[in-house]
Amino acid sequence: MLPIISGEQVKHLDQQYISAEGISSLDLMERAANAFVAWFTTTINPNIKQVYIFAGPGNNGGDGVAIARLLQERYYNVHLFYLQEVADCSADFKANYSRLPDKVLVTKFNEWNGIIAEHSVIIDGVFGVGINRPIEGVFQRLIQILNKATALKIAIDIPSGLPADQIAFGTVFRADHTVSFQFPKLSLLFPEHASFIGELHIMDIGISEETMDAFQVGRFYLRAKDIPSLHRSFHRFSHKGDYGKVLIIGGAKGKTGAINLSAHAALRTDSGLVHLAPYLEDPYLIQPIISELMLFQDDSKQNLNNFDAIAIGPGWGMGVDIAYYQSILARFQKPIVIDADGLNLLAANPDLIHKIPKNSVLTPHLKEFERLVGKSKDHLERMEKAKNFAIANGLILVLKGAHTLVTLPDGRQIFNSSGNQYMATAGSGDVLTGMIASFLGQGYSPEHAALCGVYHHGLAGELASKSKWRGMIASDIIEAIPRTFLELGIK
Ligand SMILES: NC(=O)C1=CN([C@@H]2O[C@H](COP(=O)(O)OP(=O)(O)OC[C@H]3O[C@@H](n4cnc5c(N)ncnc54)[C@H](OP(=O)(O)O)[C@@H]3O)[C@@H](O)[C@H]2O)[C@@H](O)CC1
Ligand SMILES: Nc1ncnc2c1ncn2[C@@H]1O[C@H](COP(=O)(O)OP(=O)(O)O)[C@@H](O)[C@H]1O
Ligand SMILES: [K+]
Repeated sequence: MLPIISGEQVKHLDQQYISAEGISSLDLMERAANAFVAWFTTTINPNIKQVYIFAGPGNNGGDGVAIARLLQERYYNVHLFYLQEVADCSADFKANYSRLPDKVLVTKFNEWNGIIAEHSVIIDGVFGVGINRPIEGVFQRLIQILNKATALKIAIDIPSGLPADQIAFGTVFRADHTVSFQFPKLSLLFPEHASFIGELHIMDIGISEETMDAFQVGRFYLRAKDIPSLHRSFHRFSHKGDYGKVLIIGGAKGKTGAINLSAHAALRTDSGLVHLAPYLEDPYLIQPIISELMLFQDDSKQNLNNFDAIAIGPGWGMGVDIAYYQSILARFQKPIVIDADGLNLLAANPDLIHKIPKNSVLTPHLKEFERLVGKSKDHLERMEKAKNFAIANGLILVLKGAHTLVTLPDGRQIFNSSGNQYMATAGSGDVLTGMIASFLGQGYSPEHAALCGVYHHGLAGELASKSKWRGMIASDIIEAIPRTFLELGIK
């Protein structure tokens, strides 16, 4: 998994990598600029009239100057603005400045008339991870002007003004796209910053995970390439039993749809056998959504140990008898998945938390998490609370949202990269619950079940949204689950 190192560590990363690989910092800047231009030329409408690039005094500005040259070489009309006397800029900025072709129009910012032509693009290379104080004066004026412009706005590495690891303070560039190098800076993953970042793109510039691992940050970014090695392999002689027997408990009157979604998702994730236990006097009154599902009448005395995995909570309601909840925890000693009202009931009965089998997977969204541990002033504090909760209780916490955060009982925190906004639809969390339970039932470790569940779920959302777009519903995510295995090359 890709480590997410701090802005401060980036400087050392450069030095470490540069000395280990025998390349110069200028070479690394050239790679970054090339990666940006490769993204730009394949993503941005080529019919733009003008590219405006704004370059600050440090290496983020240096990237901007290198990008100006590379775009001009690809026949774009480029107008570069610099903010500080070139003599006072970083060494790599100066080196790139001296390589600028004549065809790039260059203007000092305070001599600019402030006009931005229609159908143009703004590239922000004012500050990167080296920002160390709030933006003022000429820099603030510039960002304010750019934020008012209607042109498409792209940030190099990080929107200027956004600190790499903290919550934003003061003026920040509002990008439509952020093209970040090598790994996402931590602050690019915070919900508070959505309106500054726009769409996030991570471009590899060839620094190895081993080089980054040396920093031991304990925070990681989960990508497609991490997933295949987490999967179990099955063979031609595998039988239904190998794929696991899963039970989904929840679904009070009027809310049985939730367990149906979880159970259907578990089947599509390859579970061998899936049972539903609705919280109804007579569970046989409901009809499972698909005929492959089976009903199970649970009471506090049934033996649950025939199941390989259990998930509790979707649609359960708050009227559940706590003695029954306790009986589930007493009758099944393997890690379980707890979602929705299973979590809300824990928040209302905190003593139950100590009875949950270790390494169980809890999947709260932000509100459910708040009910469990109280309010957080921002995502940084929330991350800290997630870490404390997971360590103190020996549980895996899947904090759902954009860039779902998985916190392991040893405190490691992993941000998911898959998924999109179209997944914010009723029942998509129930789908995730069923997927994680399915992997658990197939014999995956709880850690691998949580990571595979989260990644495949996000990817299924991406695939389904290609045809359903804003109209996507949770069942579409379920139908796309099989394609996620194909996409990732998993047999
Ligand atoms: N590592 C990598 O993977 C790669 C990194 N690369 C790139 O390097 C970027 C980091 O560059 P960086 O370290 O030079 O910092 P950067 O953000 O340009 O700013 C520092 C300058 O700004 C100044 N300054 C700060 N705050 C200020 C304020 N509020 N108001 C005014 N001035 C302020 C500060 O001045 P000082 O504090 O000395 O007064 C200094 O001059 C990184 O984001 C990426 O784009 C790629 O090229 C290659 C691969
Ligand atoms: N903007 C987003 N980007 C990526 N994933 C998202 C986004 N919004 C929601 N999701 C995912 O959709 C699911 C929603 O779950 P949840 O809030 O429990 O919904 P519900 O209760 O309706 O099932 C979570 O897995 C979450 O990570
Ligand atoms: K920037």
